[in-house]
Amino acid sequence: MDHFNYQNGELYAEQVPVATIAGQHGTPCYIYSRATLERHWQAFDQALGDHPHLICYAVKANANLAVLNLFARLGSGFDIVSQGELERVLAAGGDPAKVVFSGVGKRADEMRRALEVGIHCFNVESESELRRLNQIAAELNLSAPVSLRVNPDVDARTHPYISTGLKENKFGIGIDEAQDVYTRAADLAHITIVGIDCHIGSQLTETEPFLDALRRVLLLVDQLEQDGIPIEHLDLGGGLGIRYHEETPPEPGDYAAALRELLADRPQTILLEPGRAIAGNAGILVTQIEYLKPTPDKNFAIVDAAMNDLMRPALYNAWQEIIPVNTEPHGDPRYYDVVGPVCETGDFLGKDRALSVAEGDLLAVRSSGAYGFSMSSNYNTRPRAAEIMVDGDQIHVVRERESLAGLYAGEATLP
Ligand SMILES: Cc1ncc(COP(=O)(O)O)c(C=O)c1O
Ligand SMILES: N[C@@H](CCCC[NH3+])C(=O)O
Repeated sequence: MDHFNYQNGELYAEQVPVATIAGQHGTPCYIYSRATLERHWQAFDQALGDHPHLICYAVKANANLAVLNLFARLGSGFDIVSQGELERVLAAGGDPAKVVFSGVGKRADEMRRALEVGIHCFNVESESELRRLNQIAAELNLSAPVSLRVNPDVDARTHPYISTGLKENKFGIGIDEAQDVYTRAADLAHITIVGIDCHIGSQLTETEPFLDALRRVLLLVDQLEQDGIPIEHLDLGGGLGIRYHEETPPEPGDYAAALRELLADRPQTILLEPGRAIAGNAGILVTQIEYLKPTPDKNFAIVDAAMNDLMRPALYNAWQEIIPVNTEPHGDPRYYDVVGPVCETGDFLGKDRALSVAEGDLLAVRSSGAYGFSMSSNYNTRPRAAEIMVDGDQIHVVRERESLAGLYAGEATLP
């Protein structure tokens, strides 16, 4: 469920016609719904009910300050993977004490900053990282709160590029080695073990892989308890999928109920790191058709958004629904490849889409609120699109379209 719906054949974002926003702010642009974002965050929060928990929204999915600020106001935690994301959380009014820091390649300066602001936990992904963190915490005369991210070797049954919990993936510490690494971590003077962490992949559409991973994690928690290493929190990562096409992922409530059944009456606080399931269906990408190009083999609808704006189709061959902003038929219905102006054959937003459209029409790519703008680039020296947040009948520009001059600011020619 989202807040992008048709009224009398016109697509609306909450109470505002999408065409009005495109007219005022140009295309391509991202449009987010405040009500959808908040409702999805609350669905996770309520799903865990009275079990002690913290929802740590995965900043990478959509890192716009206005989005982060909405969640900060709801009391959210945040999952970050870089100092850049940490600075965004702080700038948006997020509480550093509710931040978990994931990622396989944390730099020394990133660790230092995170220690200084007092984050909740480092999700440590290797023994080298653990030793570096201990060293930096020693220099600051602090103790670093740590979870080890364990790799449970579970098949998430998702796209191979976004599967993270198989032993051949770069993520985490193999679950069979984790007990020994925890024992060595417990001996480090500037490390405080607080939890255990596991994230097996993204866009999961079944509950079973999450449960498989959790069963393995709970066995380890019991072993650690016996070794005298108590675990205060279980971070079960993110990864719950959304419906892009015909997928039928579990609702947050059903997913959380299944987790809670396995957890029974364990006392640990539960952390979740959802990204896509909160932001994905809270956003659309709006684009205008520049040209229709029929050829003997294919019909192309050439639009003003491209793979630099929305990378998922090019990167994962991902399918996202493309709908007209105005449903009144324009032109003969035909099958179109919806493509952008970038000089790559992989630059498409959708293939073989039945559309009845004319040049100048607006299209919306649904489910673009997560991994849309956040993965966009300036390839082909294209400015990144504006981001707009709709709140009821209000339109807020939460990031302006980049200026062309800004695209080469900071570059220099040789003297
Ligand atoms: C460590 C970690 N946490 C959370 C997420 C968020 O995942 P999703 O957007 O699938 O919920 C990711 C991305 O897959 C991740 O790598
Ligand atoms: N960027 C990916 C998901 C990556 C998840 C981050 N670990 C996507 O669009 O589906």
